[in-house]
Amino acid sequence: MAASILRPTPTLSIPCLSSPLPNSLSACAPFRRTSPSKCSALFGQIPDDLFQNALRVDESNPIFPFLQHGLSQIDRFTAELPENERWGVFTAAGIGWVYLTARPGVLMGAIDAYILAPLQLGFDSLIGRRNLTMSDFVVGERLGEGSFGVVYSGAIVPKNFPAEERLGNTKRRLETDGRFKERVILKKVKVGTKGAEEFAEYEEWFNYRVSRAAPESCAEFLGSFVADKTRLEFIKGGKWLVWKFEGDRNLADYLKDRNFPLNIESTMFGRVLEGLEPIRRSALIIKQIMRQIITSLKRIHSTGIVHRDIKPANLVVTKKGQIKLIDFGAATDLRIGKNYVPDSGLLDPDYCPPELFVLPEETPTPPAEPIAAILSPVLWLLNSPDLFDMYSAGIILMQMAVPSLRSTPALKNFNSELKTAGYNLNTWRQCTRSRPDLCILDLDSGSGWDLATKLVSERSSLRRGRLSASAALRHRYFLLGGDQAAAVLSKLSLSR
Ligand SMILES: Nc1ncnc2c1ncn2[C@@H]1O[C@H](COP(=O)(O)OP(=O)(O)OP(=O)(O)O)[C@@H](O)[C@H]1O
Repeated sequence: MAASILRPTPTLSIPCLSSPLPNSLSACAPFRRTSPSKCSALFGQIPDDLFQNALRVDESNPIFPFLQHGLSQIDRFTAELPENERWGVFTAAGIGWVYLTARPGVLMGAIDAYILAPLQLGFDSLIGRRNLTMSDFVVGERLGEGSFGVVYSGAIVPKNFPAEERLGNTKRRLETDGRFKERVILKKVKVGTKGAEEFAEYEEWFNYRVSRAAPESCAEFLGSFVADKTRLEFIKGGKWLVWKFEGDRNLADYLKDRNFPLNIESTMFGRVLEGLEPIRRSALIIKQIMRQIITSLKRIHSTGIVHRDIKPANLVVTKKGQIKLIDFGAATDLRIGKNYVPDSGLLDPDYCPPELFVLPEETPTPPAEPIAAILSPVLWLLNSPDLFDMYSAGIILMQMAVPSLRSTPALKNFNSELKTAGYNLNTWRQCTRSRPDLCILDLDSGSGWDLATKLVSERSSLRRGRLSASAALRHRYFLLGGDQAAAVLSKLSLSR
């Protein structure tokens, strides 16, 4: 239960009661640092994993010294007690520790809410991230429109840019204008649309939250601003959310192309995979995409977040072949019950699991946040809400691997056949009239097919019956890691 959070490390063990703590417990490695953030012109250099590192439980985690200190304190205070009472104290402390660190992580949630979030706020304010204004950006092409917002491409205005040119112009082709180096994505929250402001509040909150919990898995959030005058796309008082521009295309754009998955091969691996038949190449590309999607889901699920809108259009592909999650407006944080309303789902029917809701409909409205947090491990254990996203991941696997399922009408037909087949892919395979080409999934003794059947399935009466992200990554489909080798090789050749 606690395995995904409290990973055993070589040094993290309850010490022998009569002996002092192992010396190795005092060896705490410093934070690991990765490459700095790209949007440095406006915000300076920020390590991508600043907050992520603080949420791991190993020697590099800030919790580790607390654990070490706690153990030594218990050891000291119980030194006078008889041996069996000391065992009692250590067992109680152990059970408490397991509970507090079990998914979704009560202890780390408290650290995140009471230490990391205020730290992030202070840090962002210091570097000007929380003081954005509309004149910091130019607005370019309109990219899309959802129920609550309109999405534009845009750019950070360079210093010394003429004042009269500062505000947006939708006809501007920013990507071809050499003056704009730092491209962004701007979401204009609809003014006057019921629920839009609340939706934007949640989206902003979740973006800050995932930027601490899983920064490498999500588009980098730059902040928000409220327009102070009405001009072009801006409406006075209207709220805007801003992200770093992560890539030109999302997975849905790639899927629309007849040449998928070979059209994404050089983005994923930096080159064409030579010496392999096309079907093997396709299988490796799809496996690498699935590995990235499921790894990101594992990261967000381990901190209590369920995305609830996993679909190809919400997976942006970066130039370096990273798949980033976007659109957290429908996400829910089941550590504290944020954005969870019983009976209410915000769903794309094409990717939504048959249970429709992330928790059973009879689950009551969450209590106050600290109480919800304390109860969250029980809620998680009983309901496995993370399996909601795993179904959507399974549908994406089917769409990528089976060419005839890539169009929207074909996907709708597949979903209706699947419903008739009781959400059992094996039954669907026997009775479908669409004659799908399943050869990619059938490679390597059908490991892809086996994974798909364990993701696209109905839940059992115990709300299990589908693989979690951690279990999926241990599935034999991912164990034969040719895609990993190709990805590593491509990174090596790019860094040369
Ligand atoms: N950070 C980003 N980098 C690059 N492209 C992005 C980014 N964020 C969003 N996009 C592009 O904009 C599109 C719309 O974004 P998003 O899904 O957040 O908007 P939305 O209004 O919620 O749309 P919908 O409700 O239709 O999902 C995405 O499909 C993606 O192509």
